[in-house]
Amino acid sequence: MAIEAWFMDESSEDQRLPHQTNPPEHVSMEYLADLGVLYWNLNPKNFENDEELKKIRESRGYSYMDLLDLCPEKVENYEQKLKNFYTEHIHGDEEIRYCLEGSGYFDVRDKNDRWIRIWMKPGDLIVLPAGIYHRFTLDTSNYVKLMRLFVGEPVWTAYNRPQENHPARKEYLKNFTEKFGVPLEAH
Ligand SMILES: CSCCC(=O)C(=O)O
Ligand SMILES: [Fe+2]
Repeated sequence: MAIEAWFMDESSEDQRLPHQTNPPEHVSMEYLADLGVLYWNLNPKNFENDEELKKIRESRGYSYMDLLDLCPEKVENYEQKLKNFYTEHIHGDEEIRYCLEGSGYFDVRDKNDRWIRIWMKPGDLIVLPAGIYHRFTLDTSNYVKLMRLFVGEPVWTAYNRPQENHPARKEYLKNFTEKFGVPLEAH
C-alpha cells in the first residue's frame, strides 16, 4: 500500500484542511524517495511484536523508541507544541515517525521549494532526512498517536528556517547536487 501525498495549494485557510490543488496533483513514492524520504507500511495493531518493525529498527540503528499521544490531556503546552510543529524547520538528524492511530500531515519542501503534503495514517512509517525543511499538523480528525524512533539518545531540537549554513542543511543539499548534478537553489 502506498502513502497519499500531493502538492499543496497556496491558500492560508485552516492548516488542518487537505489543501489539495484544483485539479489535484498527486506525488508518487518515487518522487518522495528522490527527496530522501523513506516509507514503510506496517501493521499498526501489532507494533509491540512486529518482526518487520524490528528488522527496520535493527538495520537502521533505531535503538530509541517512545509514543506520543497528541491530545490536550496528555501533552504539556499542547497548543504551543502544535504551533512549533507547524513552523518550518530542520533537524540535525533524521525524523522518524510511525503512525499507530489517528492521522496527520507531514509537509516537506521539494527541490523547487514547493510544499508536498504527506498524509500519515495508521501503519505509515516515514523517515525524513536530516536537513529537509518540513512541518507537521493534525488534520480535521484532531488526533494522532505516533511512535518516535531515533538512533541513540534522542535530540528533538528544531532549527527554524532559514538554516542555509546549518551543517545538516548543507549536507542535504550536497546529496542533491550529487544525485541530480545540479545544485538545489539555496533559499
Ligand atoms: C508530531 S511529530 C512531528 C513534528 C516535528 O516535525 C518534530 O517533532 O520535529
Ligand atoms: Fe521536525
